[in-house]
This record gives sequence, structure tokens and C-alpha cells, in this order.
Amino acid sequence: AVAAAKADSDVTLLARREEIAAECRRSGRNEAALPGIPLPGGLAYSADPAVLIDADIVLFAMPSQEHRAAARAYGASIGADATIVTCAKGMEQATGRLLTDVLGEELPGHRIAVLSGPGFAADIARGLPTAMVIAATDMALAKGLAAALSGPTFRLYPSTDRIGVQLGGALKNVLAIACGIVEGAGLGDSARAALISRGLAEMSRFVAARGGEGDTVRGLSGLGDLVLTATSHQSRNLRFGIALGKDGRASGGGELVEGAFAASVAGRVASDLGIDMPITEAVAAIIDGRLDVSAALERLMSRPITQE
Ligand SMILES: NC(=O)c1ccc[n+]([C@@H]2O[C@H](COP(=O)([O-])OP(=O)(O)OC[C@H]3O[C@@H](n4cnc5c(N)ncnc54)[C@H](O)[C@@H]3O)[C@@H](O)[C@H]2O)c1
Ligand SMILES: O=P(O)(O)OC[C@H](O)CO
Repeated sequence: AVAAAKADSDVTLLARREEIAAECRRSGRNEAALPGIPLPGGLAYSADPAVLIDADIVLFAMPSQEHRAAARAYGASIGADATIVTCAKGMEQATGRLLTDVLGEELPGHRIAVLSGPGFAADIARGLPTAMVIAATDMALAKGLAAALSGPTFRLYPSTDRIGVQLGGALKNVLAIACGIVEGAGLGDSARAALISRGLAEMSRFVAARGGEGDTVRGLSGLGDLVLTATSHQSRNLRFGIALGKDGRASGGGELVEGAFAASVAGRVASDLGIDMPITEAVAAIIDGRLDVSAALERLMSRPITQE
């Protein structure tokens, strides 16, 4: 909402509770979500879903597992011509479906796009330079959304690979957890570099098997986001992995850790599709308590030597 408000003067942030909207309106801040960061003067706030009826673009900025419920809750309030954009990074855990498919099922007739790539909310809200990607099946739509939402410090690159872009965002979270485990267990920087590059190969295989373009993962929503979340302690997925690597136990401290959901979904879907995803499977097994870190490492290191 902050990035959109800097690009366009007519943006409303829809909260679920009126007290949050009122606090943002009164103080020009959202201390719980973005402490110490002033929000743009032109941004409007509401807790009334009726505001959705006039929106040309509706951004879904909530956890992946909430998308279906939110689409059901807000769908009737959204205008028939609105384009829906998911900003989340994940897959539906119960079904393994992409979020654009979940939204397409729940909001038939709407055009559905995805915004993903390297960008921490706090960096974007502070106005630090950020480049991300917006994907729609129609390039003209992706370009239009990129033009509408890009601003002086927020740059969107259009793409038509909705599958690759959203899987890049979902799977990099799993690899960020893996890099956190490596950091927490003190396995060294070389191991992290190996995980990033071999993880990228896993991502590419998965994207291609799901009907996307394997090369998309070399872009912003893939390598770009993986480098960010595998190296910055701002990342909740990385911090979750560090705790796992140190204590051997999963504890997210109540924070959203999208990779913990994505690991089990991707592991399951990969096995159904017959794709080899050893790192993702190891992360899922460590989170579930089926393997400890040293057993997972031994399993990864003793795999048959294959050609890169
Ligand atoms: N925080 C970041 O830096 C960042 C950056 C890029 C993408 N994302 C992605 O955005 C998604 C959300 O992450 P976040 O950091 O905002 O999480 P968060 O937990 O900080 O905030 C989630 C928000 O969603 C709201 N929400 C929860 N259930 C809802 C529902 N059913 N209907 C409407 N609203 C609901 C909550 O009230 C909360 O305001 C995730 O998929 C994440 O990967 C986050
Ligand atoms: O805090 P994380 O790990 O959810 O990462 C946030 C964003 O996905 C970074 O691009």
C-alpha cells in the first residue's frame, strides 16, 4: 500500500479492524507492523470492505494459507472489473495449488496477477530502492500493473510466467530456512553457497515440472529473493532456520514462516511429480522432526555424484 500510494494518489489500505485503520489515520504510522516508519500522507485507511467496489487493482497482502478465506470474505465486495494481485509467497498447503489458482477458483472472471521478488516490507516502506517482478498471463496487463504500481524507489519488472514467479517466491523461503540451519549449526559459508546454487537447480526443476519456465528462477523472484533471504537476518525464514540449526527444534516465535508450509507442500508435490528435491525434502524432514541436522547433512552428502 505504501509503494502503491507513492505511485498513485488514490490508494486505500483495508484493515480488518477499525482500531488499526483509525490508529494509522490518526498517527500516520502502523507501529505494530512498520515501527517508526511514517506512512505516505495520501494513503487512506478503512476497515469497511465496501471500499473495494471502486478499486481497479486489489492487492492481497496476507499469508498464503489465508488467501482462500480472504477471497471468500471479500469477493462479494470486489468490483467485477478489478484485477487481483497476490503479494504472498507460498502454495496452499491442503491442495498444493498456486495462489493464483486459488484466487482464480474463488474469484472467477477476475484477472489474477502475482507480485514477488526481493523486497522486505520495511525496506519498501522506508523508500529504500527495491526491484520486484509482476507476472500476469497477459504481458499487456503485467506492463500496465508495473506502470501503475512502480514509483520513485519501487521498480516492477513485468513477466508472463506466473507459475515461475510465484514458485520462485515460495521455494526460496524453504532454501532460506536451509541456509539458516547451516548458519545455526555452524556449517560455514561454503555450505551456504552450495545450498544457494544447488537449491536454484531444485527450484528450476520444480518450476518446469509445474508448467513454468525453468529460467525464471534466475531472475528477481528466484535467485534475487533467495540471495536476499538466505543472507539477511531481517528474514523470518532465515531466523527460523538459524533457531532450528542451533536447537534442533522448530520455533517461529509466532512470526509468519512461509517456508515451513512450503517445505512440506513442495516435498509432497515433488514426490508426486517424480522430481528430485533433496534439499527441500531435508528441510521438511528436519521441521517435522523426522531427521536431525547431522542425519540430514549425511544424507545430502552421500547422494550419488552426478553431473552438474
Ligand atoms: N513482510 C515482508 O517483508 C514480505 C515481503 C514480500 C512478501 N511477503 C509475503 O506477504 C505475505 C504476508 O506476509 P506479511 O509479512 O505481511 O505477514 P504478517 O503476518 O506480518 O501480516 C499478515 C497480515 O495479513 C492479515 N491477515 C491474516 N489473515 C487474513 C485474512 N484471512 N484476511 C485478511 N487479512 C488477513 C493480518 O491481519 C496481517 O495484517 C507472505 O506470503 C509473505 O511471504 C512479505
Ligand atoms: O521475512 P521473510 O523471510 O518472510 O522474507 C520476506 C520477503 O519474502 C523478502 O523478499
